[in-house]
Amino acid sequence: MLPYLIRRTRGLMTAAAIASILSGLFSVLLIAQINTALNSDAASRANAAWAFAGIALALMVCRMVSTALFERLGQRALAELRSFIAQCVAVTPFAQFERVGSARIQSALTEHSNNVAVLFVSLPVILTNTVIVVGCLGYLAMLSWQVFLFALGVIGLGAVGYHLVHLRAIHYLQSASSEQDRLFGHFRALTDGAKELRLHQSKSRVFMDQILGESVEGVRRLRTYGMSLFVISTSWGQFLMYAFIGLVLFVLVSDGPNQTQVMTGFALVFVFMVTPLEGLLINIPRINMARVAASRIDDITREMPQRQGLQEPRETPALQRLELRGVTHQYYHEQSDDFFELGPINLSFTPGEVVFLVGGNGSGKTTLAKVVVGLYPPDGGEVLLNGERVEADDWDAYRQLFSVVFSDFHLFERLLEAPRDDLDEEGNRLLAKLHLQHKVQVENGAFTTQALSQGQRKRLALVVAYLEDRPFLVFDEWAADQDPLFKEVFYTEVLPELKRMGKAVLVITHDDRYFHLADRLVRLESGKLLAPEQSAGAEVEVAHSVAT
Ligand SMILES: Nc1ncnc2c1ncn2[C@@H]1O[C@H](COP(=O)(O)OP(=O)(O)OP(=O)(O)O)[C@@H](O)[C@H]1O
Repeated sequence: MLPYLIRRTRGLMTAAAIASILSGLFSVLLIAQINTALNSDAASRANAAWAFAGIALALMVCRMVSTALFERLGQRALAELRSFIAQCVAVTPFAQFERVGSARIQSALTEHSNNVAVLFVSLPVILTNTVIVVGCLGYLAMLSWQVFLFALGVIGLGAVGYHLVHLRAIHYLQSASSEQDRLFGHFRALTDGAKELRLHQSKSRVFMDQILGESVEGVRRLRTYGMSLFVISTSWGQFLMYAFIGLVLFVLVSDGPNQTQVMTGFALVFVFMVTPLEGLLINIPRINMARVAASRIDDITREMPQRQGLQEPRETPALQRLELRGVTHQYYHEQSDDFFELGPINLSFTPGEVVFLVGGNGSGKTTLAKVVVGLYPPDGGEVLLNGERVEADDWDAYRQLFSVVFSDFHLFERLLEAPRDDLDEEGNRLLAKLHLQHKVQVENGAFTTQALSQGQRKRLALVVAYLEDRPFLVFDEWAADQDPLFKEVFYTEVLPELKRMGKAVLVITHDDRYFHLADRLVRLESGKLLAPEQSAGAEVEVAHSVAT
């Protein structure tokens, strides 16, 4: 992920890095200039003053440029990351999307992306300070090569300790990131389950204390361990630095003719070096945080196809016949280590036909609908569109045949279907047909409100499906939330109208009062389609039990 970001921002990154390195160089020049001024006579001091002013000015400009550019880079990186992850999510096959899980995706889009962006705020500090420290060491080497070698030894010792502690710290930070992905799932439960939590005090307590609480605590504990280790390594680095300064000033510098001059030079360089060194020690952990976050994003995006952008829309052929031949789909349940198997399914649909799909809870109706509309390409068997097998590359185009109102449907703020001139007019006509004209309107391609009851929102979803004007419509228990009046409107007006319009319609339903209105009724039981005569028999049984 980091190499990708660096590649995408190469130009800006190079400019920002050059500005940072220059500001480091000017800082070192400045200190050399101060030291020269301290040891020069009054005559040469005038020239030194001009040089000093020039360097100070250049330093200010470089710092300003580098900080501004890196700030820009940070925002750009954040935007790039979010678009990249969102693009991956948008093109991921639905089954794969379900496996990755929305909590991990949310976490990647928010916290992990922010942590990666922080890297760009730390980079100028790290680059500038590295140049200052290296420059100061070079200056030290000019003042005394023995002190320079000694400094290298101390830095080596510090680096080994620092590195060992860092490895451990990163381990904790990675564990904290995994726990945080789970925490985002719990945050979702906190908002989605708001009603249930308020109704059950004990459930709420267990959730808050044991599930959410422990996860929050887990992230806190692991992050604290990780960051404490960073603090320990930073303090160790600072201690070594002061020990080094002490040893050089009080032990190594021998009595000599110009000892005061040498001591002043050392003291100046050391004092000047302390802040950049501290800056380095503080900012290096941020790089590690960013690396951990980037590797989490990598893990998530690797589970998804990394195609850039949605496919160009292909022409979808007119629907003449759709056939499922020996189609199967399997869900694996990790916790119980078992499978739910749908199929083999043999089923066909033609335009102008209304098919009812019925069956008990968990029999696989929604799963079959997802297979029919191409959200789950079949694990086995084949789907034939107008007699031609749908191949791997065809699924995107194939899915464009369908408008679906799932039982857990989502209504987008705007009506996102292809712009049509009469969108508002047609939308309002349909709203009136569904008796919603006094509650909501379509204005500028969007519903004026979505603050409606679940049944009313489902009617809006029906309006959207109508407006999409696709050849195949699927309704997953659409009528379940509707009052008797609208059930009646749905089964006796909407479905016949869709039939007259030549649409193929698949209706998942439990409303046995209306079963007789189907052109064909198919029944699922434990993932298998019952033979038509068994199905018909079952209907007689249902009718009988209703009658008695
Ligand atoms: N995303 C999923 N991951 C794993 N298993 C799933 C998933 N969705 C459904 N299942 C399993 O598949 C089986 C069929 O579920 P499905 O939702 O298709 O049934 P259904 O007939 O539509 O039920 P209902 O009438 O209750 O809506 C269930 O037993 C369930 O355990």
